[in-house]
Amino acid sequence: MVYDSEYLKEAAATRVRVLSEALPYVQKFAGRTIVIKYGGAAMKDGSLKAKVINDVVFLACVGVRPVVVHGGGPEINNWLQKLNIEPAFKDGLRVTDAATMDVVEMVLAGRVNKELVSLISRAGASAVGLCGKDGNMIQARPVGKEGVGFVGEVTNINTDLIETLVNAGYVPVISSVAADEEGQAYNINADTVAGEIAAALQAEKLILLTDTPGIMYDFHDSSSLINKLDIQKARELIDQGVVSGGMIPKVTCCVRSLAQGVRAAHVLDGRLPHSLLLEILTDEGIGSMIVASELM
Ligand SMILES: Nc1ncnc2c1ncn2[C@@H]1O[C@H](COP(=O)(O)OP(=O)(O)O)[C@@H](O)[C@H]1O
Ligand SMILES: CC(=O)N[C@@H](CCC(=O)OP(=O)(O)O)C(=O)O
Repeated sequence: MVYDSEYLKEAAATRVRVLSEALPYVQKFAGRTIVIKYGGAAMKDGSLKAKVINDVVFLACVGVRPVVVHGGGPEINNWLQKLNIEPAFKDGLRVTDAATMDVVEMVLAGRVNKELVSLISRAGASAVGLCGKDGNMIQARPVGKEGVGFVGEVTNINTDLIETLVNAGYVPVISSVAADEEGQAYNINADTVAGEIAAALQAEKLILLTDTPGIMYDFHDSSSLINKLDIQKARELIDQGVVSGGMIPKVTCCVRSLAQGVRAAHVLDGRLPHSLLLEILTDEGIGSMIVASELM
């Protein structure tokens, strides 16, 4: 009776097409590690957050090994302001004095991390929340820039804990707070941490979810989206100033991770519902993909 309608027939056919299109990708990526960086503006909207979480759980349920690295810059700003501390940035890095470091750690390793863990658990997968200090996972040192305080850079990633958790069926959810050998905490850009973790895990993909359609020639014009580029082109775009501001650490960490063996790095629009599934499990993909030059 229902199938008398041509419209419903077509709708059913589309759904079947999309579902069957996913099969080769599920087969390709099952057992492979995909590092997903989630943060910034893409994390502000509650209903979008639920969709990102659902996608992560979907991937885990079909046998992909997702590792989530998160930021939470806007949430840190909110809490600093509640405490009458004015957020300050230098060259895109948060100026992190001792009081700010305390807030960064409480917000990222506490609130934001545990909220994501709880959402993933409620959506049906088991997640474990960590920061770089857990299991000595991320070793850090000062980033070496004047006037930014306790901003760190990664000196080493120990993947033992991440691999143990993933092998046991957990989704690791990692915040970008780490410590040096003396236990001093450092605030590290979350894109940078995601790139280093993807490289250390030799991940199949690094996916950065953000608040633009991808890398664009003119970031006010979404029709100028660059679908696919190689490492050399990515470096040129930074040198030419086409990639600027917050996109610089993203493209830089993509390039660094690819140079260390990650197979593909993506910049996707986290505001687009289910962008993760669209990228990973459909023929067209979305956003911008950066690959090593020999794979272009
Ligand atoms: N070439 C470019 N293509 C796309 N976005 C760009 C480009 N150059 C600069 N940007 C800027 O980078 C921003 C993304 O960086 P950022 O705001 O730090 O993201 P997030 O908060 O998700 O980490 C975009 O919103 C855009 O304003
Ligand atoms: C050094 C530095 O700037 N650290 C970032 C860490 C969080 C982050 O990167 O969050 P988003 O991904 O949401 O921007 C910060 O304090 O905001």
